[in-house]
Amino acid sequence: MAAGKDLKSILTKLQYSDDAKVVQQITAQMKQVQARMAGIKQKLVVMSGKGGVGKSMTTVNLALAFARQGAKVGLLDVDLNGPCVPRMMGLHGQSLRMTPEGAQPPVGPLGIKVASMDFFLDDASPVRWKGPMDLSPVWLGLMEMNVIREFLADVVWGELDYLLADLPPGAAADKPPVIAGFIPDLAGAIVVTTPSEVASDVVQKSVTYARDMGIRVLGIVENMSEYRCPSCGAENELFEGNTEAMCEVLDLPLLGRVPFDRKFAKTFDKGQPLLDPEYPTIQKYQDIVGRIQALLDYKKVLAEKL
Ligand SMILES: Nc1ncnc2c1ncn2[C@@H]1O[C@H](COP(=O)(O)OP(=O)(O)OP(=O)(O)O)[C@@H](O)[C@H]1O
Repeated sequence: MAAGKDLKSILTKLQYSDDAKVVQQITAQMKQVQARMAGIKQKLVVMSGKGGVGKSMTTVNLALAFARQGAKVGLLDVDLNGPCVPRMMGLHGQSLRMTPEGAQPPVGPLGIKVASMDFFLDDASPVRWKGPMDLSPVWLGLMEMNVIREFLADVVWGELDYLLADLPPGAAADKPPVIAGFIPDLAGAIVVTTPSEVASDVVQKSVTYARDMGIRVLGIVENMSEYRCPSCGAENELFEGNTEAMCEVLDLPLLGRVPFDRKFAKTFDKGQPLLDPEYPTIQKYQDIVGRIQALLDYKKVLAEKL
């Protein structure tokens, strides 16, 4: 992919002619991804069961919270059909810089490096399969996985304390964990949900799939817990749903609760990320990051003792 930066040039490189070639190609891609990510201390993925629960909003704000603590941070947006991290970070329209060493990500607020599938998509048109429709799901799945691996194999991150990856929503609950599996030495996964989603079993399925794949789920972030009134700052309940009970069943910590905050939607959706460290909703993300760090440190201490 280093030679070209458009989706078509990635696709023409992919071969499906025989099994041996496919395995060879995947092994080479995975080795390359490992080399590219060797300078990253902690790699985290952010997943959700359904779409639209605020997974990207959470990923972006966790990245900003880590960076606010002085960490070197990278943000990876791995969604072919709805990449929105660049827009939220005020980087829409920017691109990876192609160099002989690989693709260099642009730098956003607080020095965060951002790599997104959005940088390969020309306009708002979705990625479509133009062959027989009955083959569409199979081919799209195959193509998506391969494009993502190829993309990961080319981005130059350099030295980072944290990389946060925003995974596509789990239309099939196994998709995010499979993509998470492309990232070597993953420190853990954070699952985002809303109280209204808790009633469905989509979140539980995603957690189970992730665990089956050996991914350590660090905890749950409940988004849109309450509604924060923009004029008086009062917080009121928005949906019914018991995230705490679900966390207990899944034996996971509730990392934090974030209110629905209109100021957040207005600023981030317009590409003007809110950065005020004193702002109450931003402080909620700082607390969540503190809990994630404690969990990661605990894991390190345990590993050192064993
Ligand atoms: N806490 C919040 N307060 C206000 N608006 C929010 C909050 N969280 C998310 N939103 C808004 O909800 C919409 C969906 O959020 P987001 O894109 O983060 O969801 P998502 O789970 O990543 O969706 P998908 O997986 O489908 O890409 C956006 O317009 C976003 O600004």
